[in-house]
Amino acid sequence: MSAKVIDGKAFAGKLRAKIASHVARLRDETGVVPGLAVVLVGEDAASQVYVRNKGIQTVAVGMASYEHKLPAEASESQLLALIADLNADRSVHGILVQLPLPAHIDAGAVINAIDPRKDVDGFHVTNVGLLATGQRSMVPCTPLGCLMMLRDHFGSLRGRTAVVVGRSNIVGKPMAQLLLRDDCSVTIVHRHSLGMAEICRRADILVTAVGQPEMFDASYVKPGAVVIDVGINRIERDGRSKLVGDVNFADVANIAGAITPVPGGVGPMTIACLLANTLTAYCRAHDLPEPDGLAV
Ligand SMILES: NC(=O)C1=CN([C@@H]2O[C@H](COP(=O)(O)OP(=O)(O)OC[C@H]3O[C@@H](n4cnc5c(N)ncnc54)[C@H](OP(=O)(O)O)[C@@H]3O)[C@@H](O)[C@H]2O)C=CC1
Ligand SMILES: Nc1nc(=O)c2c([nH]1)NC[C@@H]1CN(c3ccc(C(=O)N[C@@H](CCC(=O)O)C(=O)O)cc3)C=[N+]21
Repeated sequence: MSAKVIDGKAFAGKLRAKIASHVARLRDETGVVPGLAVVLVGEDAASQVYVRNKGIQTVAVGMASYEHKLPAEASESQLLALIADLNADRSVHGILVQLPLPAHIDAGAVINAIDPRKDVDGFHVTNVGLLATGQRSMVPCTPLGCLMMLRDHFGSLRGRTAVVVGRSNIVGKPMAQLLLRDDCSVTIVHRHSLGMAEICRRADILVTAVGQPEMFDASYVKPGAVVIDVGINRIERDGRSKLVGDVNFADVANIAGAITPVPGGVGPMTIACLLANTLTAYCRAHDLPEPDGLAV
């Protein structure tokens, strides 16, 4: 193996420590702590684990965590009423509605009911538009975390060729917007792309966000490229349940210049960036200067 392993877990730990010190200072200055509300509808096991982790990490940086759990049968109007309450609540600076939502609820309608200033996921159409037009916005956590690791690795991203695999609203599209904003030449590929391996092999920066276990082997990777593996896939191997990314790590690590592991790469950065966004939303709500290095 020759690639540098980008330690997202350690990076996230440093980011959380920085956030915690700002939260402590701001609490002393203003008497108010940032508050993050997480809404979970239904009993999805993976979602419950994520929500619990978010709550623990929120409290660990000194913020207030508010968890709202609704039954799977909850109606859309019940959820919209809860969002309206959270929008009006001055102790809540960030609101996250855990996705996916049950099929009978229109996720788009729920997301767009969140006050865009409290939309710490950056999924509201207003934030999507602000990002696309280069204005100040809330930026989706996963792409934000990927960008922080890339900037840390490269310094400047200017002029580099980036390929993003996947075009979802939560990862692929905002990732491409951020790379474009940092002056990369950006290509997005997806299920219908022809000659995908060849396109990927042109990338200095390859971001994989498809949800296909270990799909990307060395044949997709230019020697020395930086590979950011967003995929989180639970598989059975040797009779055991295991998390793997979209990238075949052992194979790609022989050819890439640097690579993020799964677990321990993008995932921990996503949660740290959720806290960063909550602190950003708090500073904006209280008209306080935003600490460096939290937003982009
Ligand atoms: N680490 C983290 O913090 C996070 C990780 N994730 C993980 O990232 C992955 C992607 O998530 P998300 O974007 O929400 O997923 P979606 O299912 O919404 O999107 C997947 C995208 O990948 C494309 N795709 C799927 N299969 C292929 C293929 N064989 N070849 C080319 N393109 C393909 C799809 O193309 P098309 O549009 O044509 O259907 C789609 O654009 C998942 O594994 C998810 O668990 C997600 C969020 C946060
Ligand atoms: N509104 C909303 N916002 C999200 O940001 C959101 C969401 N819904 N729904 C689900 C996806 C997925 N997601 C992850 C966050 C952290 C890890 C993470 O910390 N992963 C650890 C491993 C965790 C484990 O061991 O299970 C790691 O990669 O090291 C993974 C995935 C956020 N998402």
